[in-house]
Amino acid sequence: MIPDRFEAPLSPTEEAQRRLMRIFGAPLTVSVPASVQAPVPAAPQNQSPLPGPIQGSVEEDPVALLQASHAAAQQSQVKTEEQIAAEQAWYGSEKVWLVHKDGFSLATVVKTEAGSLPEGKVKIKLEHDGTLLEVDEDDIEKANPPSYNRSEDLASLLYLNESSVMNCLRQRYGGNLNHTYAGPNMVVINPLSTPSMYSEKVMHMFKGCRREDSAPHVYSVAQSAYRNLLTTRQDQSIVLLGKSGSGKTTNCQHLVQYLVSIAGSTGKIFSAEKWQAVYTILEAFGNSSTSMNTNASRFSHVVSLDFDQAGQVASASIQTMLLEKLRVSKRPEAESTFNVFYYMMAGADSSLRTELHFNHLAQNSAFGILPQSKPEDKQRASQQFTKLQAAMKVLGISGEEQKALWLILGAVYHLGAAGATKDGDEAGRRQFARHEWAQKAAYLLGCTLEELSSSIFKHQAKGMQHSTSFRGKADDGGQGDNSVCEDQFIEAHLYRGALKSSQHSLCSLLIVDTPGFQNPRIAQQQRGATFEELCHNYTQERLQTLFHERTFVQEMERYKEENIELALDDIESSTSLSVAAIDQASTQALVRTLARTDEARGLLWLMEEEAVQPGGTEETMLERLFSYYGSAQGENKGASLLLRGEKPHLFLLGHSHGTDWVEYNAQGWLSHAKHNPAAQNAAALLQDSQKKNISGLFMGRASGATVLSGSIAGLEGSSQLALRRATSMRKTFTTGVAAVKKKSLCIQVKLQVDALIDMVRRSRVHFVHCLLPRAEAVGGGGEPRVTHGESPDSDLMTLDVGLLRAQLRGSKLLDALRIYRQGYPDHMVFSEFRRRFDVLAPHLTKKHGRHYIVTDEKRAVEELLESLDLEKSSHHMGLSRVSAVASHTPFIRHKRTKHSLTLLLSSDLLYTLYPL
Ligand SMILES: Nc1ncnc2c1ncn2[C@@H]1O[C@H](COP(=O)(O)OP(=O)(O)OP(=O)(O)O)[C@@H](O)[C@H]1O
Repeated sequence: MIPDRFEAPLSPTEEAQRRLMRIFGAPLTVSVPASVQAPVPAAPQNQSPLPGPIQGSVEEDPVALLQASHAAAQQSQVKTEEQIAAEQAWYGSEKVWLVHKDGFSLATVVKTEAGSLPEGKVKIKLEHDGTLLEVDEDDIEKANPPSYNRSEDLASLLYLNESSVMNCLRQRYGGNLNHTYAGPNMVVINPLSTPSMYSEKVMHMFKGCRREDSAPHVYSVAQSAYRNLLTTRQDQSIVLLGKSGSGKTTNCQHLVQYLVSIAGSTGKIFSAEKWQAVYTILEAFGNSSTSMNTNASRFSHVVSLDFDQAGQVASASIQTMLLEKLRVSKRPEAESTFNVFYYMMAGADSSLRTELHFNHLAQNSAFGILPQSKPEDKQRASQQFTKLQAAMKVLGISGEEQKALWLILGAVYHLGAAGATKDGDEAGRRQFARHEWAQKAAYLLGCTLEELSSSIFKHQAKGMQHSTSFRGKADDGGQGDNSVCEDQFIEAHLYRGALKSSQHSLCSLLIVDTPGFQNPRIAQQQRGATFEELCHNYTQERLQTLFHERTFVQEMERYKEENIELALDDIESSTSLSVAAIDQASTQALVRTLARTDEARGLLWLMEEEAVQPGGTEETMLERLFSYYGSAQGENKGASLLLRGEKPHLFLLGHSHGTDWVEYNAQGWLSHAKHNPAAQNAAALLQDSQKKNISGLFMGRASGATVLSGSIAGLEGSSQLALRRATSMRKTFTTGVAAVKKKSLCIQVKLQVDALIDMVRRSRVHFVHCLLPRAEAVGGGGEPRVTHGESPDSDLMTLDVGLLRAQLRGSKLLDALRIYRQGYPDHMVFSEFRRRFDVLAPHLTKKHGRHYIVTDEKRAVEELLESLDLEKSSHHMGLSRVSAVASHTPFIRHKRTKHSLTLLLSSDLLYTLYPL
């Protein structure tokens, strides 16, 4: 369902907006209630006061800040009589949030005589200026008492609604508390500041702690996953979700650092220095500056840590996939190529500069790779180059290997300067536009100009025939050729040997970080999104679907199995339609023909089909896509998430359940489905290089297939068991990747994401929802591009309420919280429950004898619970397991005593006495 209150800047363009109105009959933009006279209450400045001051500031002492906040949260559960009286008064006065275009404002419901207002209307008085308004009932949401303003867990809010959740997040964010629990999930708002919340001292605060006892922090997610791994011996995954620039990679690094530092490693082979080195290299080769994030990841990666019996890290690997290779030669205007090029151009010393022919740099480049102009940027890039070289040294990459990399990167630079002619010769073959630069490239690569020229422009793979029937004649204008170098770098055995040990491993913990949602319009760019951006959005959305599946679908199924009834009818159960529009396969995949049929299939398949159809163009491809998934003109086909753009090659896709409409420009997309022999030729050319350091690096790599992923740190331990164990977790992934090699580039995207999801699905998944506070390019300072719904002089840190709202809706976090609160998230099978807790009822053991055989586990658990005198309403006896009512903590309450008996089902602790 497209929400009825939807806000700029994420709504579709005006034209699309009009079409949506035709389809859905209602505007998507929130109109300020007619009764609200200008000036609109721009920001909730006069909200409920901030809770009592928190001791400690994040700069001075993050530990003190976290402890104080946690203590305050705990204390707020134990209320004095005065506080209780104040809260009663609050409830009596009916405080509400008025939801409006610019945010939400606190108000009080004014009591009116029955029938004095039109139906569906309610009278309210705005808190900050006393204005009286008549507004729609649907535009108000109940507000929580001030003691809930900085609740550590959104699940504990008395009234769970969007405004209250946003208020809580804002209040915490304003107090430098950017982490908040959302039931079993974690929400992190990017603080856009120096990460002082992360240090060894803070790590130690979380070490060994149970989640229930610790303040929300990304370290507590790591700790809880680690604890789960140790107690259940089940593989765990931590998946980071969010928009580009929301902080996924930063959090991913903190997670790894925490785990490695807290768990330790077998033989102390993993040091913080090594991890830092790995990330320095990944960042150099895989990140670049985009309109959303000045240091955005342009590849997905999965960190896998394998733990041994003692709970130490025995081996580790990083698997990369979907590297945006095309960025080397082609990318949106105002975005940059991969960082490493700038580092090298600024940081190479004079002898390397001479060797790379960098003493005189070109003014033009077909690839747009030009040196930075600002001295401060150059200086920073130069420092980064030094850091990169040091990181390579830490990971055992020899000087010669490093040199090989600089030579290839240098050659890519010169190829950009060489460019290609627009028109071909008599044989239709194109050639270099400026031979002198091509000559330099050939020299650096250790081959002749002729060899280089023919491997790029001759459309026949060197030494191999390509006969796949789905592929047409390649024509990428010689652009994709050089991108293979990047791929090879990322794939190269850069880090091999750096992090391995020979110990046995028991369970694995995966951390998944992929590029965040991209939407040029959020960054106020007037361009359609690219195919690469579509791939990143698709990957994010698949991970979001996994969250949906884990949170809703599986839980609902479990409740059904256990005969538990829940009143959750209003929770949407549909998975994302925008995913289907991208990847839905034909049911006849095995006997596929390329004929155009009526059977619906997603964009990735259509690209492949239209690329080889006579007369196939991006427009014919989109026509077919609309015929399968679009709404017919004027006809309400329901919640279509696909719309036509203003031009034939433009289309809009409503990602994240229609909360993030992205306009894509499909021009040139069919070339992605076409085979590019130059990519394979490049690998062969490098392998045959006259320069030993280059050929050595690529030996055995010219396999003839362009693979989008590579294990850059195949760092498993060498023992059989370790290998078997570590491999089992990644088996699906490897199988997926093997299948990938046989498919076209478009299908590879889907298969790789399938493999990733399958791998994660086998584990217990922990989700971290990263939120972007403002729509500005993060990481580089500058003025916010959009300030929406927040006044800059507010005492809280500025936060774009509209953007936050859209992210919350897209994530479905509120629905997840509802199911969590109403449901029974903590559960245990009867036999396990009895095994753990029968120590609490020794008289039963005595009665039945120590070794008695239980024939009816359910009855035995019932007897145990009865003998403990526990409140029936706090737990549910299912068909195979006992579940604790969620509320806030998974405990089962004791009936009569002044204490609640806490049977923490998810913890390894047997029981705790908890004061009421
Ligand atoms: N927890 C944090 N503390 C301090 N600064 C942060 C934090 N998280 C993110 N940042 C800042 O925001 C910038 C963007 O974060 P990051 O690159 O991790 O986002 P991302 O979600 O991985 O983006 P993308 O999807 O584009 O790769 C970082 O360079 C850093 O400056």
